[in-house]
Amino acid sequence: MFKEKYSILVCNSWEQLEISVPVCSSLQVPALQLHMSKTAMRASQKDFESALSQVKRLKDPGNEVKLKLYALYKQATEGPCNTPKPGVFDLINKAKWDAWNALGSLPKETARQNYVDLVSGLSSSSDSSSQVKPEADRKQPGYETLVVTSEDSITKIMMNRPAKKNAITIQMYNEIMLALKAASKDDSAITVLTGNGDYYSSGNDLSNFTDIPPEGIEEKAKSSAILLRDFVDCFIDFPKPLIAVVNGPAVGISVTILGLFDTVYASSRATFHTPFSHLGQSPEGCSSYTFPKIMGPAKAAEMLIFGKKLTAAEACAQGLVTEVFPDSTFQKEVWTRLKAYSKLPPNAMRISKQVIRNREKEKLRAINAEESRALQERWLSDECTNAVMNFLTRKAKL
Ligand SMILES: CCCCC/C=C/CC(=O)SCCNC(=O)CCNC(=O)[C@H](O)C(C)(C)COP(=O)(O)OP(=O)(O)OC[C@H]1O[C@@H](n2cnc3c(N)ncnc32)[C@H](O)[C@@H]1OP(=O)(O)O
Repeated sequence: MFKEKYSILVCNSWEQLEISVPVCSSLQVPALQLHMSKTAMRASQKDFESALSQVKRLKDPGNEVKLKLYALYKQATEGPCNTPKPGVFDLINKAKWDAWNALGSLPKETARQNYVDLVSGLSSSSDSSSQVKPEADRKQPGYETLVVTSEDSITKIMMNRPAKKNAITIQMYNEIMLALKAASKDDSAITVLTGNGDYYSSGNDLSNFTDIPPEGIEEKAKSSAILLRDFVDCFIDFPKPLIAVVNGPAVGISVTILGLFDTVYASSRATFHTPFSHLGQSPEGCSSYTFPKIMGPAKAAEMLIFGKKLTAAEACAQGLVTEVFPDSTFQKEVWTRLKAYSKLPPNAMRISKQVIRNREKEKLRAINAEESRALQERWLSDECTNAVMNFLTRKAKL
């Protein structure tokens, strides 16, 4: 709905039409080139009055459309612009004056009809947008391991292998990179990564190591290190606010990359576990740098070297998690919060993120490359091979 002030003013004093975001003095209101058919010329006073009351029931159409409506209303009721031009610092009144003045000598009847047409167009688009489609229909095509949706200015990337605890396969690494690249260019304000089912993610799918190409194990380790580096770089470079909605336990790489997110919300059921030594491996996701920075070297060592599992409350106390919500209200509370944040000016949020993060980017890329090289060697070690075989033959779990 229009803001209260706006809907009242629609009927009464259009002089005071409120525009809720700053309007630049150079705002150009495009010349109105509304279609005028023979029928269009027949808008009666009754049609006009009905459009005036209809406008109050519409969703806020944005400042540009409000200005068009304002200008047409003034032209239809008073004729061509007849008031002195407001001063250059009177931004809102100047934008309104410009919009009205841009209509020149458009006849009152035509302005009235154009107003009716504009409101009718807005009503039909608002009717269709108010029908909420089920998530299955809103889901973006082209992903097999993810469900990607965009609405309310939020792109949600949901890992979708609940039966495998959202373990990340080679295909899922590639799809997450694709989804992040698309989200960086779409018109959403914020991007969310979450998991479907009881886990956020159990980390790298350990069967990724079983698919050895004819070139041999060294080649497998090399291509995996490249994939890992590219995957983590996508998080380092992501330009918009990136939020993790950690719906359940998180393991391995799904934990380490949290240090590259802007905000991490966790369910009280979530745990954070990086059992690298147990697996004969070493830290990735830039955690060798971000974790000591976030929680101090002693606490980071307990996690990254000794594999200490943190509860959500502990991870929050150490600064890895922004806020913990009770599991029973987790989804409701988090999405209400995120919907409110997504309405903030997107460019300001993007620039703020860049100001916070940009100076570290080169360093993070170098750290990522170094961690990936170390892992490339680790994957060829007996310690790692044995640990993976033990899991795959079900001799060991975390
Ligand atoms: C390109 C390469 C990049 C590499 C980057 C490196 C990253 C490092 C890491 O991420 S290290 C972390 C690796 N992850 C693990 O070690 C977790 C292994 N999984 C477990 O220990 C357990 O499955 C569990 C504790 C996560 C959950 O135990 P639970 O008993 O609740 O459930 P199940 O074990 O029965 O799991 C259900 C099915 O899911 C399969 N599965 C779960 N996690 C993984 C995984 N990481 N890799 C492969 N498969 C996984 C599990 O095997 C079950 O499958 P099944 O039903 O077919 O038996």
